Amino acid sequence: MKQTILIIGLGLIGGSLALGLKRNKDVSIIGYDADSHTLRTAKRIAVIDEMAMQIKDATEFADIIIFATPVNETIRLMSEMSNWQLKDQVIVTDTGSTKNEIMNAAIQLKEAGITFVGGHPMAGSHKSGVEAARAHLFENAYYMLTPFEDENEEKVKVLSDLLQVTKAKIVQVNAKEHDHMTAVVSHFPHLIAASLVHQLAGENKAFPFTKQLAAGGFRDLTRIASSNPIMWRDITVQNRNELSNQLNMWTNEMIRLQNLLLHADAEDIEAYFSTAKQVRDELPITTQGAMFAVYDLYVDVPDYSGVISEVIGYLAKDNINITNLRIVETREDIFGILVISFQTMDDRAKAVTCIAQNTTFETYIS
Ligand SMILES: NC(=O)C1=CN([C@@H]2O[C@H](COP(=O)(O)OP(=O)(O)OC[C@H]3O[C@@H](n4cnc5c(N)ncnc54)[C@H](O)[C@@H]3O)[C@@H](O)[C@H]2O)C=CC1
Ligand SMILES: O=C(O)C(=O)Cc1ccc(O)cc1
Repeated sequence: MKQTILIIGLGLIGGSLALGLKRNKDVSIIGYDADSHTLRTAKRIAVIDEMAMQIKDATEFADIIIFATPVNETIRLMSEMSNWQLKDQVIVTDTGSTKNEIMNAAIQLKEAGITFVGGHPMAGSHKSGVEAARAHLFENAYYMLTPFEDENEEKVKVLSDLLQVTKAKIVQVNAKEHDHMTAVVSHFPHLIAASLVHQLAGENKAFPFTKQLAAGGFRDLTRIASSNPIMWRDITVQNRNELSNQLNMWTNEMIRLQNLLLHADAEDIEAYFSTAKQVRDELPITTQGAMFAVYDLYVDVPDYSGVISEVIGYLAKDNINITNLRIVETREDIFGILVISFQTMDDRAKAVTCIAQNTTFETYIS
């Protein structure tokens, strides 16, 4: 039987889920977004099957409702659900980056007999908006579900079965533990990225040339600082306590580093970097999900006209798809570094071979 899914919030994640879920021909997607331009775009580019002009127009038809809105907005909308007309068997879920406060808000829904299973796909990007949505965004990425401990397993299974088509790895975790772990690997790094950019902005006032020097390393470390500030405002507010704990640990680590810097000998400093390198090198291979910037290839191109189309031409001839292209200027007197993004690691490896066969340009992966 055809399932009707209502997705509320049609940005990067809501749009990508819509596209991913549509691989299953037995689902029909109704979309709603508070921004009417986004809503119309989602329909025009066939991210959704139908538009709801208001949420209340669609809730009575939905077997599954997915909130893909910034997390504070999700909580606000959840508090309005008692006024919505819902199917008896409806399953409600979300995609928010935080889970504890959302599951606390879901207690009210549970008391009203509405099934809510928290969700969080660990894939995304610094990009936002429906135009950035991709059907394959969640492939091989962890997709965490945070059902209440006593939740009806059948309902959780219905939701996991539905999500299987996205090819995500679905796992169940406790909401509080979720917020602790994501603080470590996602939310706190975001604060560090933003703070590094602030530090550069400050330094740049006295030394305006500094910004020009911000090359690969700085860009890699701070890419996520380009994400949607509203989304990160909400995440930070909801995960304040875990973030504050992470900040205390970071401050202690910085004090340890300062001691090392001022008092340690060169060998101990090397050991500090060696240990970090070992742990970093042993991280599991990045999943395809968070891939927009992962499969970047840097090409050191000389300064002559037509060089970019030349490189792209070689790739096209070998049928290697590219998803993005940009120039990073590292020095004023050279043309710069061409950064080409690929959808898969395999495409990038093929591009390395292709460029080596056709040019003398150096390529490297950050
Ligand atoms: N961007 C990422 O990489 C990831 C984000 N998430 C979570 O997914 C959720 C959505 O994030 P994105 O899609 O990246 O954000 P986005 O900014 O691309 O999209 C959010 C959409 O929600 C809409 N919206 C805001 N308030 C609304 C309301 N009251 N009713 C209907 N629509 C409303 C906005 O107009 C926008 O189109 C957030 O909770 C975020 O924490 C989860 C995993 C990854
Ligand atoms: O851009 C990146 O690398 C990300 O890490 C994206 C991301 C942002 C928020 C999440 O809750 C999960 C993933």
